[in-house]
Amino acid sequence: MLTTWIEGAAEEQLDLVSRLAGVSHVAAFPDLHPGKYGPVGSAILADRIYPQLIGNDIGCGMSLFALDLPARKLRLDKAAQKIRVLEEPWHGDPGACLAADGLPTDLHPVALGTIGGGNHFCELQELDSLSDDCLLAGTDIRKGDLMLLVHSGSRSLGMAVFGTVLESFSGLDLDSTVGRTYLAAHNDAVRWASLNRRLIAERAARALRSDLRLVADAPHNLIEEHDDGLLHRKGAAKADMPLVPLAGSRDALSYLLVPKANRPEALASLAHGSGRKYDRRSMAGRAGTTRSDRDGLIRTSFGGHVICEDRQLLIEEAPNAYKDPNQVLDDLRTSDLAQSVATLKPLLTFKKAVNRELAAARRDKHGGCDGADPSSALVTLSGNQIPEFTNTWIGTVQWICKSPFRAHHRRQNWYVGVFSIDNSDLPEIDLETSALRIETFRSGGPGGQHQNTTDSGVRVTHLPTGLVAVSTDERSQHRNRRVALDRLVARFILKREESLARDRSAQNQLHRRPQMRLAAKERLAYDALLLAIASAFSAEGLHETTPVHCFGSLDWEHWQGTGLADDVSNSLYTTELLGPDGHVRDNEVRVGLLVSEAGTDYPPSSHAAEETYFVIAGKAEWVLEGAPYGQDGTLLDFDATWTPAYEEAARSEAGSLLAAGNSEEIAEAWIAGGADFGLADLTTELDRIFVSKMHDAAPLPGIREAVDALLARGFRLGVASSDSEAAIRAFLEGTNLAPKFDFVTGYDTGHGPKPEPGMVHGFADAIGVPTSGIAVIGDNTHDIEMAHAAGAGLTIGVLTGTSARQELSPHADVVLESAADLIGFFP
Ligand SMILES: Nc1nc2c(ncn2[C@@H]2O[C@H](COP(=O)(O)O)[C@@H](O)[C@H]2O)c(=O)[nH]1
Ligand SMILES: [Mn+2]
Repeated sequence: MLTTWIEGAAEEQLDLVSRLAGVSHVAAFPDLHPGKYGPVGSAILADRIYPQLIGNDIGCGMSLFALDLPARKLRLDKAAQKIRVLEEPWHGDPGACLAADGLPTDLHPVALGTIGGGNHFCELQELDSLSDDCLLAGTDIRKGDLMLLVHSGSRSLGMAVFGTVLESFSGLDLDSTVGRTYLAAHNDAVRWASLNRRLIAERAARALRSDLRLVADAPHNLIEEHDDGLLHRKGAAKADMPLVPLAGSRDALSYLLVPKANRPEALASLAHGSGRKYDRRSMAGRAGTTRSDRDGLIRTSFGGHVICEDRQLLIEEAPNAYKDPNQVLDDLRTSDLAQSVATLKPLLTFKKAVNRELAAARRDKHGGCDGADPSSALVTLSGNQIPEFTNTWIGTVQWICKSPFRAHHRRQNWYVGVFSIDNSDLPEIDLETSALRIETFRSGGPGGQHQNTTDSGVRVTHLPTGLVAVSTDERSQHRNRRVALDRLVARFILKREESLARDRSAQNQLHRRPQMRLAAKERLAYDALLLAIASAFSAEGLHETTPVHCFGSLDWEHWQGTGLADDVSNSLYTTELLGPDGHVRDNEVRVGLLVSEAGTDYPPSSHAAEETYFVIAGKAEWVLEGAPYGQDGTLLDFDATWTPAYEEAARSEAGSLLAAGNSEEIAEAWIAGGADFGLADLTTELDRIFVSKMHDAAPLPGIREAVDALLARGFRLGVASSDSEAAIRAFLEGTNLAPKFDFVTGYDTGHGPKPEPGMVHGFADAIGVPTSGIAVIGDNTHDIEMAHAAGAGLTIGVLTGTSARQELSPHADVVLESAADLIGFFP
């Protein structure tokens, strides 16, 4: 007996379908709901083809992939930006992908790799629980793994195929030309849709810098030829496979099911989702009716994010449009159709591509790229003097250029990590064993005369890891096999080296080409000076200026195009602070910084004083009317000028890294900005400085009283901070507050960084309460996001840090002036 509510109109549709000519059997699942031509959530066996029962989204399905990135390492806010790569068209090689999947190389390449609209989505999920490890043996998935669930179909290809048989309401004979033609095109669309889901997942995984493995691929809109007839599945998952995903909604758990094969009347099918409770049109008054409700459409109760610029779609696809997936699952279980082996928690749901220009503008703003640029490349060198050559490149190379991938980006400095791999140190891969699946497919070699005439393309899959390499470069299958195997080895090496490189980054030396030998302190000083100049010009009203905070991101470039010899221009670095091309816009003057390497000789030149130079750091020799004289950097008193400028910069939006970042993140940013340190050294040094300052730090007024009052009311207290644990303890001990706190966690304690939920979970575990019993008090959105991600019961923003009320109030339940006001808040 089903407990899930089924709409009467769906039952009527089911009844009508069961009475169609040639229909011998129908099965319906608890996600059943009315569709355009027939009920969604049903499987129908007939002796002829009914294209309407499938509709235009032929091959739509759910594919689940495991990422090799644990959830605890995920920065949700960063991932949310990265996954927006799916807003863009895919720039891969459709011909090679289609050919590798045995499809014609020109089969609808245009929409490949994209999700489409409706309720199609790509969702980043966390494997929340696993109920039966034995049933998952071989999948190598574990609790805490990140997964991608992709729901998409054959896009406009399916529409075109359906368009050819739109009027065939009485069914098509399988032996007729039109029937055979439709079924062949339909089968291609089903394979195309499955490939498309894989490409979408690969794009998302690549943006997140992870590899991925397919766990389950279950189409739910398709026709299959079976011995006893043509099996039509409409919104019913193909279940004659080991694992089938059951989608919930963006604000509910999804499940991974193991189908049971003992109910033949289920027609080897299963529910594929929770099914609609309300149709799209009737959602208008049911979601997004108030402002806070609308804001809530892009957040989930799991602390997840929804990325979808289409407000209408957000409402039509609101979680309350769907039935309760848990109830659907219960019905499947009690009907002995399937068993759930894993629950999947939604973290990030990406829906529907948006306006391309908007997407491009946002991508440039966030410095993102479209995913088409290679993240790594393996170059094989042969010949003499290889060590001499490689030694000049190994390290971090600064590349000064306009990026071809970020056409609108002002930045001219890009960094590439270069390391060498010794050929004699290849990973152990046994290329001769059954660990490899080698498939051939039709493909022409270069030149194209032999296009599609021989099975010359080769696809090699390394079964234990799922790594794949393809070659269609050569005309001969034999040579393509060699190339594909070489590429497979290269993929192994890259995978291994990428993870080694992460470990190595601690010791990484920074080489740059050309080298910019500015100490970190000076570089920061220049950036702070920019802010000072910007505010001075604005305050004086000298010019119409538009200050832009750009802490740590000045674009330094060589002074080129001025007729200077290369060696001179290569030892000069300039950045325009104020001017037509500056960070602060002004059309009348240019103010910039010029740094010259020690010993640079600038050729004699003279002109009227439309340019004036002041030496602000270091020492310069000038020639005035033939007589040399020295000038020190005495124009500005370094400490008096820059220390207040640093302070102001640190308090401004530009200083949010200092306020919310941990020592490692600050060190990373400074190294990227030119600090000549190893990551580990700079992090240790910053920790040392911060701890030393903490001994003398004083609590805010009223904090001691608030702490005592909260303790008296039975609260237990903890500190979760992006400082190091040692710095927090130094502060608590220095202020005699230490005995009052049951728990202390810093960025280095092992609970992960903010806004990940680990710190709140750690506190909840330490004091033995659920996270819903925890109130998080924080001074920036990272704190509040962490609280949401952990499912904390209450979030309280305070204004004593770097964030203003308008930044905190959209996220926090309450905003107080200071934590001292907690006394009044918890009377
Ligand atoms: N995990 C998510 N599941 C979702 C989301 N939106 C819808 N759904 C589920 O997917 C199926 C798809 O149904 P179909 O008939 O269009 O194939 C639906 O029944 C819902 O249960 C989401 O954002 N995340
Ligand atoms: Mn679907």
